[in-house]
Amino acid sequence: MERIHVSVRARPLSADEAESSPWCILGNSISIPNHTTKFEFDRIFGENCKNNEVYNVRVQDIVSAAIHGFNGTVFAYGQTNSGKTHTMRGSRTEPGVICLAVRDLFDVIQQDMNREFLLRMSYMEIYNEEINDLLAPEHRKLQIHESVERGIFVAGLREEIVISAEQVIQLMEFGECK
Ligand SMILES: Nc1ncnc2c1ncn2[C@@H]1O[C@H](COP(=O)(O)OP(=O)(O)OP(=O)(O)O)[C@@H](O)[C@H]1O
Repeated sequence: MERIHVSVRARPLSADEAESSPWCILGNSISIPNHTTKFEFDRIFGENCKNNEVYNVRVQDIVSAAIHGFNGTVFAYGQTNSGKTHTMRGSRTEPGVICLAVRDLFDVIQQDMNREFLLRMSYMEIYNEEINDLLAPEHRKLQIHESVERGIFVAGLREEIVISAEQVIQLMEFGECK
């Protein structure tokens, strides 16, 4: 199985965008009609798809693997206004993949009677090439280091021990208010 998957998520277009966009989605490829330009992806989620579907199809396996000891990363990349926050953070009416992942994570580990888990959470931003700790607003301009024991890490980043999905979501809200 490939280690890196690249998915595209199309969001609903405004009337202006729909008029000017030349792109056409067919299956898992995007192309310009009557043109040779064509890009293929592992998966394309159409504009009617919900965060739940993105989570179930693309993210759940990564969370599940993490519980079994594999490192995993999910990140959203795209131009401004393309739907990164909608997908990752979501809203009260439609939680994003981070909330869905956190809930799933706690559900799964609570059912596992044979192991103990210790979960720690960090939350940081990279803004104007500076790393700021969103859980400890006084920790600004942090540095990236590398060591044999820890691999690549951000020195001085706060790590909170977390015991419930609600606690993680509250900490995220705290970080976003700063
Ligand atoms: N799949 C979707 N379905 C419905 N509305 C969406 C979808 N994706 C994004 N939107 C809406 O489009 C707008 C832009 O989305 P969003 O704020 O998530 O973009 P962004 O990539 O995070 O932008 P920025 O980089 O500027 O922060 C928002 O109003 C959002 O609610």
